[in-house]
Amino acid sequence: MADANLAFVSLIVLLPLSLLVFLFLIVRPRPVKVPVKGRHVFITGGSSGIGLALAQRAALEGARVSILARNRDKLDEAKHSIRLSTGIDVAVFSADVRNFDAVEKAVQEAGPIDVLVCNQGVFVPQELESQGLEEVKFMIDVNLMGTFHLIKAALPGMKSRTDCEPASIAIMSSQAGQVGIYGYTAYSASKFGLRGMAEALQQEVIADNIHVSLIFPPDTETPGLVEENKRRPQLTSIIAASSGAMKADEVAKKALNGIKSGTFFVPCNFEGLLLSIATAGLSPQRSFLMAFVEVIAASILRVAGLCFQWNWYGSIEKWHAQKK
Ligand SMILES: NC(=O)C1=CN([C@@H]2O[C@H](COP(=O)(O)OP(=O)(O)OC[C@H]3O[C@@H](n4cnc5c(N)ncnc54)[C@H](OP(=O)(O)O)[C@@H]3O)[C@@H](O)[C@H]2O)C=CC1
Ligand SMILES: CCCCCCCCCCCCCCCC(=O)[C@@H](N)CO
Repeated sequence: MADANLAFVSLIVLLPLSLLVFLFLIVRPRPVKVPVKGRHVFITGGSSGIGLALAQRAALEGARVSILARNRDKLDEAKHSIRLSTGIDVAVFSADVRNFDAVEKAVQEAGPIDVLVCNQGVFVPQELESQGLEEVKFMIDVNLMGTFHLIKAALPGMKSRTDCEPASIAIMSSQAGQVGIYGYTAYSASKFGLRGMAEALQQEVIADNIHVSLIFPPDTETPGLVEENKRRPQLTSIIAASSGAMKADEVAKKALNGIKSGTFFVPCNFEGLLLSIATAGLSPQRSFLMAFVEVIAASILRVAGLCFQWNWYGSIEKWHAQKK
């Protein structure tokens, strides 16, 4: 009897406890806090949607904010609306992220960056078979190459900052950058690409006290989504609805908290949290508690993931059957 009790206690209590202690000792990189107050936060795509909401929040938290986008009028409008709601002035830069020289010029004019938020993004969903290659290239160029341009341009200044405080490079991905979704062949490819970039980059810049965050929003109510909805395949909407929709400001809040706490994977809603745990793979994890949850939940979330695939392939089958 006593033996059985002992075996029970060691299984239920000691095993998880030793796993916790083990994870506490080994998780790398170590946890970090990235302050934004009084620091220079540079946000691309800051004239609309999630980027605009982020600029507003960063300004309210006392950051010096710069925003970059292409359209001058939209930038001025954003500057005006941020001044109206917060009383604070942000600096605006007009450039296309596809043009490295223009990006470099804007970054130099703006001055050394503490928190770089690569948020610009374009999304034109369509079946690959009917989508033109110029649209495929457009998404890869703006979402993936544009982010390379920004980081290449900002890194020298970020590395030579003098305040010794932790700095951050935050990259706006999407839940469609964690799982492939119908209609998003090019978009998902551009966003999955950002993950590989972010994982490799974190190893490269850790010695410079620069911390990478990858943000994974679900559908978010923005001017971009309104445009997207005009031509979204029905199946894209059905599958994306598995994760519901958020308001831009809610996503901005999650994103800013993730950046400030140095979190590598930043999910934005409950489904996103499950998705991040299910797709953790070999990504860095700073929190030993989250690492513990990842280890314990891995197999059951694989089952949940397979159930989602069952449901999605069911919708696809039904849609084809109706078409006939
Ligand atoms: N809304 C959603 O459902 C979701 C969005 N995301 C991601 O969040 C990010 C922001 O999305 P959202 O707020 O909806 O987008 P919006 O379309 O509302 O805004 C996009 C912003 O990016 C700027 N931008 C676009 N192309 C370029 C370019 N070539 N160079 C510089 N700036 C550019 C736009 O300004 P301008 O056109 O003047 O250049 C604008 O400021 C994107 O990366 C998107 O992929 C992720 C998941 C869901
Ligand atoms: C194992 C547990 C799984 C949990 C649920 C998974 C649900 C996945 C849904 C993915 C939705 C993707 C929306 C992309 C939105 C976007 O990026 C566009 N609007 C363009 O901006």
